[in-house]
Amino acid sequence: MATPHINANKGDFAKTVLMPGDPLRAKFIAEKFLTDVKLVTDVRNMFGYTGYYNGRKISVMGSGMGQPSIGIYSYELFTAYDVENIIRIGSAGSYQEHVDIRDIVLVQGASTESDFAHQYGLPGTYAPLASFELLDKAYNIAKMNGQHVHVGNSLSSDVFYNFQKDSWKKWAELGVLCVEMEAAALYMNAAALGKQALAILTISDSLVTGKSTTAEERETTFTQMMEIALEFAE
Ligand SMILES: O=P(O)(O)O[C@H]1O[C@H](CO)[C@@H](O)[C@H]1O
Ligand SMILES: O=c1cc[nH]c(=O)[nH]1
Repeated sequence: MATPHINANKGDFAKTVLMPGDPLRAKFIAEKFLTDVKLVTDVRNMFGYTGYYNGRKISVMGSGMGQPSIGIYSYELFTAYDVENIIRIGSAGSYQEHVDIRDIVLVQGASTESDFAHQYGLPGTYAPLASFELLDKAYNIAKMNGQHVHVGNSLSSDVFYNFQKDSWKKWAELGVLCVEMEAAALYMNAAALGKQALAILTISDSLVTGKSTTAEERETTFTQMMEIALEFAE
């Protein structure tokens, strides 16, 4: 049964869905890493694929940019397609000198200035967290692969071009490692629905040093992030 934003049939998705922001990145991953691949949804060109990695089933689908977008897709995958785990794989900007370009960040906590949590009517501030089970497994895989990995707090921002140029430094003072735009909403949907989520990020640029990766480098480091994420195939 289709949802407003996904035209797949029940059973078309694996238990675990990898979610890059870019639907063309989802297509690239499916074509490069998976076998027996099937396009299962294409509403709004937000492509979703299911295939096999080393004989184990896994899906990959774009989330779009920003918390409202991943909020919609992750909600529909969790509630209508029996998806249990969503692993966001994306790029991020570093807020710390020791978090260099090409490093991997596993998002343990997702701070945000978004109002996504307003819907829960909480009498305080919610702390969106990764699934410890997914985080623990991802960390061990990254270490085993000899990858340069950090674990900690990340900012899920609603603003890519911030009018206040130095506002990121306030988050940096509190130890926040980097910025991206989706993890907090994903973590909140997972928590509210009793599901599991993790964001695995590759640092594409640094707000501290001004360094950025080339397109070619992004391709290589992206592969390293995928080596972790694909191990979650069931
Ligand atoms: O690389 P992706 O997954 O798209 O993630 C990052 O890149 C986009 C901004 O350019 C935002 O979606 C941000 O979270
Ligand atoms: O600076 C950056 C880099 C990637 N993604 C973001 O949201 N910000």
